Amino acid sequence: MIASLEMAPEVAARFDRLKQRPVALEVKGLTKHFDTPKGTVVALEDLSFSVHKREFTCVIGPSGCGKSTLVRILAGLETPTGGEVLVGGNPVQGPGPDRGMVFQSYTLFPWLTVKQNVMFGPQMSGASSTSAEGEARQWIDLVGLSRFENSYPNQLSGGMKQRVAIARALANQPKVLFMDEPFGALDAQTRASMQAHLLEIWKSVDITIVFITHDLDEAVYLSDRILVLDANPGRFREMVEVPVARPRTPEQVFEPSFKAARHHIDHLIHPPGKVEAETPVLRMVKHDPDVV
Ligand SMILES: Nc1ncnc2c1ncn2[C@@H]1O[C@H](COP(=O)(O)OP(=O)(O)OP(=O)(O)O)[C@@H](O)[C@H]1O
Repeated sequence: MIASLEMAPEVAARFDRLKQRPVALEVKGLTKHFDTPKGTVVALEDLSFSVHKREFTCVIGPSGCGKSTLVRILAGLETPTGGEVLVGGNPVQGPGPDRGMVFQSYTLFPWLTVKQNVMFGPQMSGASSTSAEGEARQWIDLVGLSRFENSYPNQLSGGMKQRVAIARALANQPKVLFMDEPFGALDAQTRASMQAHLLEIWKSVDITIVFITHDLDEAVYLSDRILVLDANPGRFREMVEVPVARPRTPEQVFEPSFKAARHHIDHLIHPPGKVEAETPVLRMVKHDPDVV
């Protein structure tokens, strides 16, 4: 089901154009079971959706809805029990250069400089070191780290490391970039600046992005559409078209369209009346009237 939130005519027109673009990623009837000593866990059940070329899609859902399992299957790191994934019309049968990955934990090679980290992919694909270096420089420049190309990862902040991870993933020129909670370990300020920076990168590069997040505001701020999953088993709940105009700015969080999208998704993930878990009442200290 596709949710239709109220949207301005120019936003609706943008969605019409977006849907006419070719499909970059198609997920068809994806199912994943894990056999455990306690029985079979259905991590994903009959999940289908598609993402258009240069679309920015976020995936969100309650804990355990299968986000990580999904991204591992999309990356070709896990085999589905049923269904298939097509990238640019070709079935995914393992990891491949058509898909880039950025994870929450920094996956840079600590013994290589920024430039060498970014050159690594092109060199593995057969580029000479001169052309890999030239290419790496362009990507490093794009993520704003030219001054740090000879630095090592341990000399960089968390946000800078994630910029290098993005440059490294893009240097392989993938069709689709999968980002699994890439800003989850960053402080709020760095996170906000990385979100804005990612949108700038997305504007300048021909790339389709699928971004996994727990954060509602992040999902609404970044996405064209948001795939909402249910948990236990993980399955399709709704594809939400974000009614917020582009280009996005941090001030849009106060706009009615932003609030409506956020509210809608929050209700899908946390239905009213559903108690998640009882908070245990601990009485470990004596009552103090000044501590309330
Ligand atoms: N290797 C595994 N073996 C057994 N069960 C697994 C395995 N990997 C995931 N699961 C189960 O599959 C379900 C989905 O897990 P997954 O980690 O994909 O969810 P998630 O949405 O990423 O969760 P979270 O938001 O908490 O990180 C969960 O019930 C989990 O316990």
